[in-house]
Amino acid sequence: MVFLVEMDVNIPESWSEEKIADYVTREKECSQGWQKSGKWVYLWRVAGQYSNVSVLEVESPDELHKIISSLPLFPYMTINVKSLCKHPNALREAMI
Ligand SMILES: O=C(O)C[C@H]1C=CC(=O)O1
Repeated sequence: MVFLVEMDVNIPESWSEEKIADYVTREKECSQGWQKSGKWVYLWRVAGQYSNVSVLEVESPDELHKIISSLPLFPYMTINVKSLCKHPNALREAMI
């Protein structure tokens, strides 16, 4: 199953620089682990925003939730998920 996931990050204004750096470091370790597993296929920054657009290929919605909720910043993100399927007019096969 392929999902498009949009994540908008909302860091609380009260956080210190040290706390932000700690979360950002752990977020990188976590998401790169999932990317290395092959399940997190694409990770793009939305230009001009503290947001990303990602494509994940997973076995189930439960697995998608497990991956997304493992991110340290999960409680501080607004997340939008869309389930994708093949477009009948697509000229190219999905590259995943
Ligand atoms: O910076 C972000 O977009 C938040 C987050 C989601 C994955 C990741 O590596 O960082």
